[in-house]
Amino acid sequence: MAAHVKLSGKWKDVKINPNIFMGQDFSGFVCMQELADYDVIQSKPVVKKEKQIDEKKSKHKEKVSTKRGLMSADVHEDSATNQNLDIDHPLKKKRKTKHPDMNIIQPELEGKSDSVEKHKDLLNVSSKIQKQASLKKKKFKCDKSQLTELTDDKKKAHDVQDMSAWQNLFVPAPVLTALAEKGFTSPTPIQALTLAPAIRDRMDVIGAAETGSGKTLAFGIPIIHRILELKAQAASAASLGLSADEVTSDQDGTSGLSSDDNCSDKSDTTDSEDDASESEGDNTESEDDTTVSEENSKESEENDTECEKKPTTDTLKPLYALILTPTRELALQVKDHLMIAAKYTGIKVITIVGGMASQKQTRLLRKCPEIVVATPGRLWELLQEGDDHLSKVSDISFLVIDEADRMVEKGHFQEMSQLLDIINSDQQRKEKRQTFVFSATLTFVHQGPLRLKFKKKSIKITEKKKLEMLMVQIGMKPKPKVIDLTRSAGTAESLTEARINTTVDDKDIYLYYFLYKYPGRTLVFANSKDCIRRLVSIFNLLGCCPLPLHADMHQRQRLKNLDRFKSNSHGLLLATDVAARGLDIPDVQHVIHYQIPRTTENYVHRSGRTARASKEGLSVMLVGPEDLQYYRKIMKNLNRDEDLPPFPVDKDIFLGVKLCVSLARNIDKEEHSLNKKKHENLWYLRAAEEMDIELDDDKLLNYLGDDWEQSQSRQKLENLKQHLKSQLNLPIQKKYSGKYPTKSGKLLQSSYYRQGDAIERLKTDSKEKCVIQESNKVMTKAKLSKKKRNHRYEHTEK
Ligand SMILES: Nc1ncnc2c1ncn2[C@@H]1O[C@H](COP(=O)(O)OP(=O)(O)OP(=O)(O)O)[C@@H](O)[C@H]1O
Repeated sequence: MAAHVKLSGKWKDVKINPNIFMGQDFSGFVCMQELADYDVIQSKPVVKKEKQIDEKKSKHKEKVSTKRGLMSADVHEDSATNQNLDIDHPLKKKRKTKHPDMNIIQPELEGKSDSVEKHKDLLNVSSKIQKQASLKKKKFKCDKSQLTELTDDKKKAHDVQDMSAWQNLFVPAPVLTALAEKGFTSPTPIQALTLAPAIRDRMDVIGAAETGSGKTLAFGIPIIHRILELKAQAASAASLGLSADEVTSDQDGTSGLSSDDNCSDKSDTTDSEDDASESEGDNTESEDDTTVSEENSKESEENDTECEKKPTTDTLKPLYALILTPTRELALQVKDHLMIAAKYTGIKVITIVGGMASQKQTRLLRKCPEIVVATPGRLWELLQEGDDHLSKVSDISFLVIDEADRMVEKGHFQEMSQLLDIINSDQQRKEKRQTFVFSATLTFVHQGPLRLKFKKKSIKITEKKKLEMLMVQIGMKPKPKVIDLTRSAGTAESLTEARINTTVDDKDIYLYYFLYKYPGRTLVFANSKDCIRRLVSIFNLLGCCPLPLHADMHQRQRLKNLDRFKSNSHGLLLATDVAARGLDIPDVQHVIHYQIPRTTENYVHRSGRTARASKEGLSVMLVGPEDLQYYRKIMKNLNRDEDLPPFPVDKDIFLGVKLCVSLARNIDKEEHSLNKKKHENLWYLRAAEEMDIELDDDKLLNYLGDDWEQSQSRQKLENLKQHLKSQLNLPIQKKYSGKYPTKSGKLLQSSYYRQGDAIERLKTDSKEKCVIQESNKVMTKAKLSKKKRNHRYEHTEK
């Protein structure tokens, strides 16, 4: 507290609306208190106080801008001399792409003389934006000096980061600040190769790189860069006295925008944009049910008030970018990633996805966000309803199709081709637009089913043909930049893969064994919702607290489960392929394919939920007899000459957990059949009631027994549960000791059962196997030479 203020009252907590912090750099800020009663011993003029703060700030800004100035000077120099990234990039030298003929459709990069000017503009914009942000901060009635200190500290921390690896990639200064804050000190390979052609040369980009390699920012940063540029141009045109219409049509060709901005609510509807085989139910969710939707509701609250104010100029604001993703969760995640990068730019990003109240989304759209991330179903719906902001989709400056191979799959998204028709309807705008198409399996070409191979008219799809088809479908410009960093193995480099051969019946036991022995955040994939439901029930009984995720669940619950999974380092998520693509859940250690995916692409994407951002991860396939053909197909399509290594299983523990699993399965079976019978009876009773028919108990569809029989079966179920509980409480040695003798006949040391690292265990096992193989070889060699010697000896004796 300042020395000239004498305290005569008490500090009181100040209630603040958390929305005021949105988009502001206040992390580290703990609480706000006010002191209403105090005596001033020696008053200082307020102007002087503010002057001091301003001086402090300007000194800091000088420091920051000198540093940034140096960096951007480097950028200019390099862009002027036009270092051709495609040829000279060290990453390219180190890493040979799988497709050397890719250059056929890659034009040479040309330096652009105006790049220096553009970047000067950008720096101006960034400093303007920072000024605006600091002005905004002043609006809050709080201890300004305290806040300045906090933000200054943070900025100092950013300046300490060495961000030189981003040089020459044209990353705008405010984005660089946000990246530094996030600790992203260098670009990932796909980012390093995409940014220059996308930003400097404004090329369309087709990008393929392994899962978890940072593709989101590879398209996100160029979009943010260009939006800042367009906004700067608009601002300078406005300062020259041009009208808003002239400005927008000058810069982006946006025109004919309706200013009808009424606040009428639109009804919520169902959608089915996710995995094609899964139809989804919609829900009417409350605003603050999950952390993710909480964020949405915060946005919408803010927008409610905004909406009442109805800023008419907002409706004239262009929609700059549209990003389409196959799932709702992915759309929300892409929005989050972009918001992190755009933190200091003032650019707004919103999501338009199914399963969430469309009224809120309509309200958010009224704020005219620069970027919309959407799933096709809901986007189409709101477009059909005539949303003003969305009606600008044919004027967008950027179109991104994330997970593009999935998005344009035949018959997958009905709305996709209609959407593309509208987006591409204006030929002039289409030519000006920049399009990004990304996926980990974009350039992935493999043989179709054998029966198609021998069909007369079957066309052999090459990688080039696949991309050309994609370009036509999406409406890309003729010569896009194609960046393919995928390995021929398909999966991420840091991924360890293994298999467990099993019978269908034993899959549950192997899964429980794995979860028991290797706790850690684990994502289990199955092919159907029914399978997920059964597994959830069994693993709940086994005390594993599984979280389901499939397309039949309410969106609210889906997001809740995802959040819970993210926050539990030992979490277990049981999911269908709705979670296979794009989800960036931090530190998933294991992916288990309880059922083998039907396509190789799905295997790559499912496995890609672990081993992200160069971290290690393990993928294990449980291969039953019915899975064998799919397993072989995946191995063939991924050019694997050898089978995946078998995951080592300690038979003793396996036997120890077997009893628990079979008890849980029995309980589940009993409960399931009882519930099914009850459900059928209820349905029958209701139908009878509707027809005014009275039914006796013995006339129901399923006879559940008399009262005594029913209490007996309840008791039986209860006993089974008690038995399972006592088994689960036993240490693993005791579970099998006596009943299941070990191979050696000895009771093994407890350390043997220590829960541990699955990848380490697999590696040790393969090393041990190598050593055994080597020693076997040596022994056979020794035996052979001994035999030879004996033979020679016998020969000479003769
Ligand atoms: N330059 C960077 N430095 C460090 N981490 C980064 C960088 N860029 C992105 N990341 C992080 O890498 C992770 C993966 O990024 P992202 O989700 O964009 O991958 P992706 O390639 O789109 O994966 P998928 O193919 O599965 O969709 C994210 O957690 C992201 O925050």
